[in-house]
Amino acid sequence: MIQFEGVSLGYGDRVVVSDINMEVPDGKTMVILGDSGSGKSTLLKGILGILQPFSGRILVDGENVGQLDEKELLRYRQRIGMVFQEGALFDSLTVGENVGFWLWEHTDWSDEKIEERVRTLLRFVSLEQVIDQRPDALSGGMKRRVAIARAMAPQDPKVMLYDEPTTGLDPFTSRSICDLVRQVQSEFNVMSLVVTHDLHDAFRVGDLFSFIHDAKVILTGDRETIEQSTDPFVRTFLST
Ligand SMILES: Nc1ncnc2c1ncn2[C@@H]1O[C@H](COP(=O)(O)OP(=O)(O)OP(=O)(O)O)[C@@H](O)[C@H]1O
Repeated sequence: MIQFEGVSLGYGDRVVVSDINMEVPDGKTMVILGDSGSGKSTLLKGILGILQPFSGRILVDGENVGQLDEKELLRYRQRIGMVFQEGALFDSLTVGENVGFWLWEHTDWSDEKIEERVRTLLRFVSLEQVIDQRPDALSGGMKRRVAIARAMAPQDPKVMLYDEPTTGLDPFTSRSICDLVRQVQSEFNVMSLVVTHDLHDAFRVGDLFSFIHDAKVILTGDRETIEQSTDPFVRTFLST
């Protein structure tokens, strides 16, 4: 389970989100919705341990992320797959090198073993055939698939974090990426957090939904809870 207990996060002395309380149960996907700049990506940085909470605790499987030292963080992050906005692939590396990058940097695995892992992951995202291509030869949807494969490279993930996985994609491709997010969830029984602006995609991937507004979580619940909410911000969001 991922638990936020009274968490405040921000940069320097600026608080971006405060007193956040929410839980993502095992094997479930939580979608974070809110205005641009409301602090959705900041929550992901808290889970990754990139940002230390000003107050409160973030627990992942009972482990307090804010208390991990450098070495423990490295171990912890191997179980967290992060898919950055736009995929954030290295353009100078091939697809295979992108997916295997972490393994080359952090393990003493042989090239053969790394290639086998890379091929397994690319097969999972249906892209083994582009292993030797460079990212600039790929479509937007293919880049997101590669980014998802790369995020799973260190080991089968326990947690997946997706920052705007479908932004800039056409509806058909967005749908296929949402289906892949679901496939990762069911194959590995991961807990996932998905940040998105797109309500359509949110309902396609999510089991639970959290709305962030004015630095707070104003509503968390399943689809029915969200659709029945009378909160003015949620109503406006649903009607746009
Ligand atoms: N590294 C940083 N240093 C200082 N301020 C930051 C940093 N990253 C983000 N911020 C600020 O924190 C606030 C929240 O940013 P964040 O990226 O979490 O929002 P978001 O809800 O994910 O936005 P978007 O939907 O536009 O991606 C913004 O005002 C942003 O300018």
